[in-house]
Amino acid sequence: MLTLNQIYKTYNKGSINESILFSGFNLTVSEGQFISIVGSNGSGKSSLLNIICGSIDIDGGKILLRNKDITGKREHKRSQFIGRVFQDPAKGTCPNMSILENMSLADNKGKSYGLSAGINKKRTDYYKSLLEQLKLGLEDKINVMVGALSGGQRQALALLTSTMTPIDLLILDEHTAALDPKTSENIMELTDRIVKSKGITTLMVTHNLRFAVNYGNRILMMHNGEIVIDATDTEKQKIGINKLLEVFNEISIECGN
Ligand SMILES: Nc1ncnc2c1ncn2[C@@H]1O[C@H](COP(=O)(O)OP(=O)(O)OP(=O)(O)O)[C@@H](O)[C@H]1O
Repeated sequence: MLTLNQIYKTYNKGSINESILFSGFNLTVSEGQFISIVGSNGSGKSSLLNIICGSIDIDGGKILLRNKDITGKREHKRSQFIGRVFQDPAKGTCPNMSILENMSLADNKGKSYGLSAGINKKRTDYYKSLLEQLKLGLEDKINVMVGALSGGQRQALALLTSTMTPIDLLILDEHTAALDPKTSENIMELTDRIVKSKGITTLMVTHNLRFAVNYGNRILMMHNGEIVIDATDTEKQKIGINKLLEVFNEISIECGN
């Protein structure tokens, strides 16, 4: 459903700081796959997500999503069918708007009319029913400004808003990394529930090897712009955290981390 074909990306081309990251990078993702992506610092994980979302340009190659060539599509166009949750809880939602307004905005994504158009009683009840599923009591705070919520509550809301309209792909960019261990665990469980219940094809970058092994049905380990481990669900259970950690340590030492 997602194909990255012969991707080339060099940062600061032609300058003294030129850095070649991807040289003919390929990746094929099947419908419904939930992929964990791990790797050393600077291995290209964020760049890969940015390339898929259109946040950075590529020098060569093609990106196909559901057999459509999206290579030339701008980021805001792709955001209509690619949901994204960032590491920073402040990024995925609007702090100066209420929970209700944030949900209405997400609900009307890509539509031309204003955000208040969709907020009637029936829609509000629907948003409340979605919030109830988070089990955080946010359904009783719909008029609270999102900036006043905790990081975990904001990430839960970001997960909800990014998946409330039909999307082709969900991108999770270290979305639990800024949270305390317990909240991060809760958000990971919530993520798993949402992804499984909707069957959304998902790419999750994480530094948490346990999450990478325990969640999702495929794991990729990246190093220097290449995939060094690509394991399916059963393979990754066999490999286990210890082996992954061993490989991870080897590549991290190699790049001086
Ligand atoms: N905007 C940029 N300009 C120049 N170089 C960049 C830029 N963004 C990333 N890079 C370089 O590309 C390489 C890959 O970076 P990237 O952020 O994609 O890695 P990462 O695997 O996400 O790392 P981390 O785990 O530290 O977040 C690094 O060498 C980085 O310095």
